[in-house]
Amino acid sequence: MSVAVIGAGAFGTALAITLGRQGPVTLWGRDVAGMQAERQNPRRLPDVHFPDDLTVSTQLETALAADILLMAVPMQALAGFVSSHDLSGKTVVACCKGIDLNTGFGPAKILETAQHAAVLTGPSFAADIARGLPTALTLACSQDAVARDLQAQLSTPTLRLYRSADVIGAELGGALKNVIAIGCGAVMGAGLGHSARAALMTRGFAEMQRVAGAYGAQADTLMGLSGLGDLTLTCTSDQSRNYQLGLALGAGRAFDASVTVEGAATAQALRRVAADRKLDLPICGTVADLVDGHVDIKGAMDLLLGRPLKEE
Ligand SMILES: NC(=O)C1=CN([C@@H]2O[C@H](COP(=O)(O)OP(=O)(O)OC[C@H]3O[C@@H](n4cnc5c(N)ncnc54)[C@H](O)[C@@H]3O)[C@@H](O)[C@H]2O)C=CC1
Ligand SMILES: O=C(CO)COP(=O)(O)O
Repeated sequence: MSVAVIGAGAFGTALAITLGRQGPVTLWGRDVAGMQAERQNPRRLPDVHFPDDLTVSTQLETALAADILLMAVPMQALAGFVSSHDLSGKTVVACCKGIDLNTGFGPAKILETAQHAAVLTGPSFAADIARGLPTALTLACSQDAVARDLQAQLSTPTLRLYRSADVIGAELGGALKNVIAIGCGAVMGAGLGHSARAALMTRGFAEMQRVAGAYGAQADTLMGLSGLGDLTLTCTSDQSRNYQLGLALGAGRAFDASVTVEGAATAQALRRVAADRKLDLPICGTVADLVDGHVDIKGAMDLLLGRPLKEE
């Protein structure tokens, strides 16, 4: 089965590199002439050379002819891409994390025009995957045979995939942990301490479970790689761009708006989720306000700490 990665940013490139170390893979991106010439992605993953089996293509039709497509464009670009390309007959794996702001849908729902849709999510930084450091991710697909095929095709000696049938649980874990990571970065950026971060992570995890439960996800999924695993990584590492945005907000510093920070739009999308599903999501809501500039870190903490006392 042929594999193509759509989107040549950090994550798409890293996936193509690890897959290309064990067999042919095509990497398609909008602006990849430099990558074709240099056989590396100098902007996102400098100094990691492409394996010989990795073909960088500017021909989208060629890439879309592959049997398996890994969609590694940012979440807010996914629906636009899908609406303008025919994915029927394809097995498509969403590699992006988030909730679409316009529709409130996660990646699997957006990919429902494909023959088979799956989600690849969990704790991994692109740089780690590209360098061949050990990583473990969740491959979620509702059809068991498809999940087994994808697990076998996409696992590599350093990238270990675990199967799950709980697509909604897996994708919500990946979407929501980014929002909590912005909050944790803000706490650390403002110098509020490790204890405050642990509290925010834990209470943020409770909100993740609340949202996932409302969508019918299995509780166990949130305890796995795609939930707790990715939450832990993203809330504690300054390699994370979501955490970095939080650090900047907490410290009152400017942040480069061109950086992909999925949690910012997802925090906004969660406002609608909270209203529609009548969910109490104080941390996610406060992160949305912080990102929007409606509150500063002091106002955000006052809001959270001033809430009525309750049972855990
Ligand atoms: N970077 C990482 O360590 C990881 C990223 N992810 C996820 O992967 C997704 C992509 O993130 P990154 O690759 O890191 O971002 P990135 O900012 O490095 O790259 C995004 C790429 O998508 C391209 N792109 C944007 N809109 C497009 C469109 N409409 N059509 C085609 N290409 C388009 C951009 O040109 C860019 O090359 C995100 O949802 C992120 O959460 C998941 C795990 C790890
Ligand atoms: O999803 C990631 C780690 O699993 C990457 O995190 P950032 O998008 O915050 O960099």
